[in-house]
Amino acid sequence: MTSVTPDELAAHLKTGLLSFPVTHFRPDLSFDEQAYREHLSWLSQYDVAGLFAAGGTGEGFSLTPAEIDTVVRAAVSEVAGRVPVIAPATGGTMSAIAQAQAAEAAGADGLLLLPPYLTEAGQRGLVEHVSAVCRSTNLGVTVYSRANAILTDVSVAELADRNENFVCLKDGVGNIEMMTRTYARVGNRLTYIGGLPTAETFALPLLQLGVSTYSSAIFNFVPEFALGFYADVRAQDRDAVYRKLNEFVIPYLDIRDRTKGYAVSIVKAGVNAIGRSAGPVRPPLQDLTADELTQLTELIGRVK
Ligand SMILES: O=C([O-])C(=O)C[C@H](O)[C@@H](O)C(=O)[O-]
Repeated sequence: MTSVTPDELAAHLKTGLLSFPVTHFRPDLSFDEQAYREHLSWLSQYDVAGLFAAGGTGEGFSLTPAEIDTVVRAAVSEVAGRVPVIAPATGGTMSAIAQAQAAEAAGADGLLLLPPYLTEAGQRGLVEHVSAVCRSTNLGVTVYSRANAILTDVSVAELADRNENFVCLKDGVGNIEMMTRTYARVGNRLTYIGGLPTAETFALPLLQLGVSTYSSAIFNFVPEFALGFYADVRAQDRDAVYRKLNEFVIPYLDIRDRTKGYAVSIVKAGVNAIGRSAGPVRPPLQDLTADELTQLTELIGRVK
């Protein structure tokens, strides 16, 4: 049971960078808890404001509910209260509610509500989906607005009015008008998290739109670079941010953009490239080719 209130969680998350660890698999694709824990233990020497277990980068969408529970429990135990652990809730409303309740029982400090699978939905349906999950838990809820669950400013405002524990909006869209409308309407009632793939790319402009922190996938394998980048963004040091975009992030995007799903696969490849084996990704994702891995390793070498 968490001792962090939803408001405390929201206030804390905006104080630093957010870690989205990969989930380690063995060659037979089973969860490798020991390697996962070692990775979290290694990353724990770096200062972050929150750890989102089994999120998008953590291939939460490829885990069974039982595996998500195991991953969340491993994270809660390994982190041992040093930073808040946020657990995922995926799928339709009933599945997401079951996962919210499991997350609370596992000792997570918050919930990341990911878009439901497959079906598209109207705003009224999305508002009811999010509200039902919020009602089912005492945890502070971060809603990931992306893909088939993109919330308008009006929906975000209604959700904030109806659900005290809806405290963070994670933006996976990057639409300037939509973010402006949302911040204008809802303001500091919520913490805004940048959640586009390779969130560093958008971090500086989104800061102007009220998005005070972001989820860093590259933190998994270049943690010092990721934290330095975050500090430059917060200091609004344009020159440093653009230098680092040119040095690492943009060439990284060039590899990432070669195949659909690589936004996740390349993160695992990055962990493997630094010699901290995270194993393969699960289908339907595919691993980088040997050639792409060599290029990534060389790129990482430039900033390590
Ligand atoms: O749920 C997830 O893992 C995300 O989508 C967050 C990622 O960390 C994303 O922001 C990124 O790739 O930097």
